[in-house]
Amino acid sequence: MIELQNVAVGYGGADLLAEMTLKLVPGSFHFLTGPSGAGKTTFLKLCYAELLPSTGFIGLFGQDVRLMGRDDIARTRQRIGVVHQDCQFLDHLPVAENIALPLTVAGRHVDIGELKELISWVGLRAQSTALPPQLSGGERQRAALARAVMTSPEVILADEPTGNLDWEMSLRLLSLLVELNKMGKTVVIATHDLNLIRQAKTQISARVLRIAGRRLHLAGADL
Ligand SMILES: Nc1ncnc2c1ncn2[C@@H]1O[C@H](COP(=O)(O)OP(=O)(O)OP(=O)(O)O)[C@@H](O)[C@H]1O
Repeated sequence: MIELQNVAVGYGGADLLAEMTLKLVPGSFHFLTGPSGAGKTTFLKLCYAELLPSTGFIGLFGQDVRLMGRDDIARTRQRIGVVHQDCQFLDHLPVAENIALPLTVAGRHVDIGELKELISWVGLRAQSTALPPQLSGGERQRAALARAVMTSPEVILADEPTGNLDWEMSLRLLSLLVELNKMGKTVVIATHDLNLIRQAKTQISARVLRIAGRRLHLAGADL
């Protein structure tokens, strides 16, 4: 569903990442790790066509990203849910409306029953009418996850979803992502947190990718 062949990318000057080859198959679970500034967010941006490679091939659901027009990219993004590192919300809209936003901006119908179910699933029923600034860090991350899965995407890309959370809240978020994977979704989590990876590996079979020296490596056995 997401395929990279010999991909390189950079921001203007030299390549930040190079020679990256990877196939994300349906239902797989990957962690993406590596030092701060290594390029994890950049890698995820390639996976949802926010950035184009300087060289190499990226296929999203069988389409070459270079040949995709704006509409193709918009359609493809409905199939990929992204939980951004700094999850931004529209602060004047209640949490429930923020979560529904990916559908409303796409002009799609919002099934209120499904929205409520999703809000309960992430444990935010009591906060659904609150405004985003009233949420705690953990609640924001769960709202961001709910928003990312609002379009029923096949792939979830989560960038440091547990970044500022305590261990208990990190585990809660991880269990939601594991649950999504068990439902058949493909999941990629960028994280520094090796304990989180170890914990996940007791529950599911996950591959660990590491960015080091501008390259993507398969880690795992040593974790
Ligand atoms: N839009 C941009 N323009 C120029 N340089 C950028 C841009 N975005 C990121 N960079 C640089 O690219 C490098 C990789 O950034 P990226 O955010 O992908 O790393 P990361 O591994 O996700 O880091 P962290 O773990 O700290 O979030 C950094 O040196 C960053 O400063």
